[in-house]
Amino acid sequence: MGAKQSTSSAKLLIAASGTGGHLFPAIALAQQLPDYSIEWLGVPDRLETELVPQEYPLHQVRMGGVQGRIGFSILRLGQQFFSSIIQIRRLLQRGGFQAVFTTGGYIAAPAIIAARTLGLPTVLHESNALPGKVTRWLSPRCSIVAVGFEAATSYLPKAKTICVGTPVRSQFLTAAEPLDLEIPDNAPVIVVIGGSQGAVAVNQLVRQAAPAWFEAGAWIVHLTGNSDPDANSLSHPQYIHRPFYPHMAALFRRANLSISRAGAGTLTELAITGTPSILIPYPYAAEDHQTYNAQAFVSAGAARLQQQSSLSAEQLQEMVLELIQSPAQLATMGAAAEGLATADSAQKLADVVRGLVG
Ligand SMILES: CC(=O)N[C@H]1[C@@H](OP(=O)(O)OP(=O)(O)OC[C@H]2O[C@@H](n3ccc(=O)[nH]c3=O)[C@H](O)[C@@H]2O)O[C@H](CO)[C@@H](O)[C@@H]1O
Repeated sequence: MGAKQSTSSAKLLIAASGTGGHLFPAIALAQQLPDYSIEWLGVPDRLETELVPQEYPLHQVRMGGVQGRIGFSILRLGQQFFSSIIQIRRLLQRGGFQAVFTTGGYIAAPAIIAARTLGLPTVLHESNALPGKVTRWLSPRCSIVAVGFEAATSYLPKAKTICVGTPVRSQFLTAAEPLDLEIPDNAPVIVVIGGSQGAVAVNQLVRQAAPAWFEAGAWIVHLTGNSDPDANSLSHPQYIHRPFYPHMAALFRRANLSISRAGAGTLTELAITGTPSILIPYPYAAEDHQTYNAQAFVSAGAARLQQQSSLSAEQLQEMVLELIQSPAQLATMGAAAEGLATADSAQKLADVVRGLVG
C-alpha cells in the first residue's frame, strides 16, 4: 500500500475501527488534512478493511470488547490490551508520528495510552450525547476531546472539550444531487432507516402501519438492512425498499419525515438536511446511548421519541398520519433539526488537530 504524497512533515495516526459511526467521521477528518501523512490503526476483520481509503496504510492490532465477559475472557482481553499498547508504542516511535486521533471504542484505549506515554498529543472525537465508557475513562488523558453533542461535555468534567458536531460524508456538503428514485414531486415521502445495519423490529412495525400512509398519499422509502427475512413481503406502487441506499443526502433532503434509529451518524445527517423525525432508539445499544442522542433532538423540538418496547403499529400509524397531514408542524421540526447542524464539522475538527500538531 503506497502512502499518500504529502507536502507537510506532520504525521498523524488515526485509530478508528468498527461501525460506520466510528469510521465516517475519521475519514471525513483525514480528507480535510491532505497535506498530512496519515496512517490508520484498526482491528482485523472489521469494517475499516473495506471503508478506509487505500491511500492510508492500515495497521492492525487485536482488541475485543469487555461487555458481559468474565473470567478467562477478561484475562485474555487484558493480555491483548497490554500487548496492543506495546505494539502501538513501537509503531508510533518507529513511524515518527506526531499525534494520534481517535473516535473512541476499544481501539481508542491502547492508542491513547501508548500516545500519552510517549508525550504525543491526542485528539478524541466522541459523536454520542452519552460518551462511551472508553471516552469517559480516558478523556482526561487526551489533549482535547471534540464532541458531537454539547450535552456530552457534562459527562466529561475533567477533560478539555470542544463541541464541533460530527463530520459527515461529502455528499451532505455539496449542492443537492438529484434523487435517482421515481417519486411524484408533490407526494409526501417517509424514509425509514435503521442505522447502517437496518432494524428488523422497526421494519415490522412500519409494514403493519404502512397501508394507512399509502391511503393518505404518502410514499415510503424503506431501507431494510440485509438481515430482514421479510424484507420483500410488502409490495405497493408507493413503496420502495432497498437493503442499503448510498445517496442519503438526496433522500433526506426529499423526505418530509424520517422514521429512524438514533445513531449519532444518522442524527447528524438529519440535522444537516433539516429533516423531521420519529426516533426509535436501538434498545440494546451500550448504556442505552441512542436514547440520550434522541433526547437532544426532542428537547430542541426536532423529533418525537418512541421507545420500541412500548410502541405499537397502531400508535406509529397515528403519529405519522398526524405529522404528514400537518406540514406546518413538520416545517417547525425541520427548522429545529437544522438548528442543531454543524455543517463545517470536519473543518473544525481539522483546525483542532492543526492547532496541536501544526
Ligand atoms: C447499533 C449501534 O450501537 N450503533 C452505533 C453506531 O452507529 P451505526 O453506524 O450503527 O449508525 P449511525 O446512525 O451512526 O450511522 C449509520 C450511517 O449509515 C448510513 N446509511 C444507513 C443506511 C443506508 O441504507 N444507507 C446509509 O448510507 C447513514 O446515512 C449513516 O451515515 O455508532 C454510532 C456512533 O458511535 C452510535 O451513535 C450508534 O448508536
